[in-house]
This record gives sequence, C-alpha cells and structure tokens, in this order.
Amino acid sequence: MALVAGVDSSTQSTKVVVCDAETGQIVREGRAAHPDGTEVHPDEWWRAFQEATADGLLEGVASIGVGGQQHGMVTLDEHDEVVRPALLWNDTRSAKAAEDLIAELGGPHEWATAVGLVPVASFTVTKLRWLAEHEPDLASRVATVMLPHDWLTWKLTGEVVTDRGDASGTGYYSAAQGVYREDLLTKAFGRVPRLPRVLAPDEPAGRTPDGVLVSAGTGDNMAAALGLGLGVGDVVVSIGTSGTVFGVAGEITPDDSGAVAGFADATGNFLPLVCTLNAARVLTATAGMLGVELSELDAMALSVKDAGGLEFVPYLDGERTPNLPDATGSLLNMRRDNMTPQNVARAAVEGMLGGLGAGLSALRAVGLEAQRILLIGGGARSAAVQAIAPEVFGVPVEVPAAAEYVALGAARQAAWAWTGQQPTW
Ligand SMILES: Nc1ncnc2c1ncn2[C@@H]1O[C@H](COP(=O)(O)OP(=O)(O)O)[C@@H](O)[C@H]1O
Ligand SMILES: O=C(CO)[C@@H](O)[C@H](O)COP(=O)(O)O
Repeated sequence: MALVAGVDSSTQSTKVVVCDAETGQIVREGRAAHPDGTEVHPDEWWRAFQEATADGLLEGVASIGVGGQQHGMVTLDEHDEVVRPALLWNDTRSAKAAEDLIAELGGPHEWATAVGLVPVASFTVTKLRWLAEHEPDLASRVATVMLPHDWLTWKLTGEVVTDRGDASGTGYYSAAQGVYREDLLTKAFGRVPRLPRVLAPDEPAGRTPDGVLVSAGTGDNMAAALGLGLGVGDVVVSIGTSGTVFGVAGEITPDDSGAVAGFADATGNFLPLVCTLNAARVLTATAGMLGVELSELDAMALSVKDAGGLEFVPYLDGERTPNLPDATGSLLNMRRDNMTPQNVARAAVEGMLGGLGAGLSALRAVGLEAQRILLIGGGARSAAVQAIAPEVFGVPVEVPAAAEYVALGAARQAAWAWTGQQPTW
C-alpha cells in the first residue's frame, strides 16, 4: 500500500497522520507537544516532529506535506543558523509597528489593496519592523526570513520554498498578483533578505535525504480547508489556540476594516479569514479557574439555558479581531443571584463563540456566503460548544468526525504532489 503523510505543526503541538494514498484512510498517527509561549525556538518544532514520528511512523511513506501555524517570523543568518526564537502569530509586541506601518503607507485601504490585509501584530511584516527597531544587532544578522512551515520544509529538504497560502499571511506578498512586495518589506525592515520561492499548489519542494518527496506545504488554516474539501457556501469555524472563521472565494476580498484577511488558499483560490486570539484556551482557563475538567465545564454550561445575564469578554491574551492587543478579559453584569459556576461556564462558551460570530458577520460583509458552518479544532470536541454554536451563528452547524484536518489536508497535498492529481478522498 502506498502511503502519504501530513504534518500539522500548530501552536500547541505537532500532529502527524499517515494515510493510504489511494483512499485517504488513516493508518497511523503521532503527536508531540510544543512549549508554551509566544516566542519559540524553531528547534522545538523539529524536536516535536521527530518525537511525533518516532518508532517508524513514517516507514513506507512516499510523500509528506507540512501544514504550519501562520505568520511566525523565523530568521536565519548567513550560515543558516536561527538568529532568535521565532515570534509567533499570537505575540502582540509588534502592535505599535503595525500602527506605524499603516500610517506610513497612507492608511488601511492602501494595505488591503496591496496585500489583501491590514497589518496587526500577528503578521510577519510587523514582526520584522519590531526586530529592526528593537534588536538592530540581531536584525543586521538576518539573511533569510521564512515561516514555520517553510522552516520545517527546509529542514526536510534543504530547499527555501513556500506556497502562496502561507506567503499571503506575511504582509509582503500579494496573492492577487502572485508577487512579493519587496517595497513593503523594505519599508518595514530596511532591506530585503532572502525569501522562500513560492511554489505552485502541486509543485514538490524537494526530497528528504531518504528520497521521500516533500510537497509545498501551507499554512494550517489553508491545510484544514484542503483537508475538508471546502465548497462554496461552506464556512469553517476552527477552535484551536486561535479561533478562525474562513471560507473559499474565487477572488480576493479586500476589507479596509482589517477584520477579514484576504489570504490565498492551497489550491489557487482565496481564503478570506477572520482570526481571534482567544478560543479553546478560554475554555481551559475557565475550567482551571472553576477547578473542573473540560467535560465538567461542558456539563455545567449545558445545565443552564443562558448565563443569567453574565457576559464574559474573553480577551484573556489580548485580542486581534477586534484589534485590541492590550485588552484583558472581563466578566460583566455580576449580581449576587447570577454568580454561579454554571453561569460562568456558560458565559465563557458564549463569549468565546461570540467573537467568532462577529467574524462570521465580517465575512458576510465582504460577500462570503455561509449556508452551513463546519466546526473543527480541539475546542470543537466540547459538547457545550457544539450545542451553543448554532444559536450564536444562526446557520446549521455540522461537526465533521473528529480528526486532524490540518494534517489530513497536508497529507492530501502530499498525495497531489506525488501523483500529479488532486486526490478524490
Ligand atoms: N473536549 C474539549 N473541550 C474543550 N477544549 C478542548 C477539548 N479537547 C481539546 N481541547 C482544546 O483544544 C486545544 C487544542 O486544539 P488544536 O486545534 O489542536 O490547537 P492548535 O492547532 O492551535 O495547537 C487545546 O487548548 C485543548 O485544551
Ligand atoms: O494566525 C492565525 C491565522 O491567521 C492562526 O490561525 C495561526 O495559524 C495559528 O493556528 P492554530 O495553532 O490556532 O491552529
């Protein structure tokens, strides 16, 4: 049986699936945790990849693809050594750099038109400006800039390559035109370091020393879209470390408000996407505060029909959409009669989903149709999330069989690169 593998190197962990190349059936899986924090040395992702694939997990695999958390700034010096730990998508220290870059180009509309997004701290371009301003000695050593999935692909193949999906999240790549905007990178960083070559969706990146083919890889949300085989009218809500709401569009959908990022997908289309900083970890933090397991949090939230007037503003890690990097969370409208653990549990689920509901409205405002929601990610396993989501979104919500859709999408891309045909599974 011919095998392909897909990797999801996301914020909290690495997951690997090995599939039958013809049917897509999963035959083996592995996983390993990443360290916590918004600044992580890329070696940790390589360690996690090796741990997740230990004991022959990749034995017999002909082709492998890597999906990775978007936007993280990986910097290499002229000897290909990592210059500093990567700043991740959820690191908000470059919020001021984002504001400055917006002003310097003439406003949000100019950015949305140039690269399909309006800078916020998450995007690579703002992290590079931060580096140039705050760590000029390190900045001067930077020879190459890449993203987390590019770095893993490079570790596997030695090739400095990326795909248009992940490149579209940098803030210096125009997916609409298929070109790097070196002028914007120069504005942010003062010069243009070596950038990964952007591969076509089915173009292989290269081979591992053992001869395994490696596909282009992509960002984790693009890989999830590929894994789900998204169609028109489908909107995905992913509840992982980030909360994302996205769908496939045939054309770029610029949004001057900055709520919707006009990313590219992994097939040649676009992937308008709204991202919040506070998703599954709102539930884990609330469960921790209440001293209960996640399953008990679900039971508590479902034991009441509403939160009794409590409103949980879930900005525990600051927020990206809306752009409030320094915000904190709040529990509002407390009264002696409504301060029960059950109401707090319910308010946490409602508050977290509320941010994603606002994301759905923002997607509709740029013209994306939403006939149904597909709910995925670790947080989609929550019974309370599954039950309350239809009320919040106002459209039918389907929960596909629990699976690692990012890793599956990466495996599907690996099969595509290997056979030259998009797999039918
Ligand atoms: N049953 C559950 N209820 C709520 N949250 C869950 C449940 N199972 C897993 N999670 C949470 O999902 C998150 C991991 O989701 P995942 O999509 O793998 O994240 P990421 O891709 O960002 O690493 C963790 O924060 C974990 O606590
Ligand atoms: O920044 C974004 C999307 O723009 C995030 O969605 C990251 O791609 C991280 O994803 P998860 O680890 O939460 O899956």
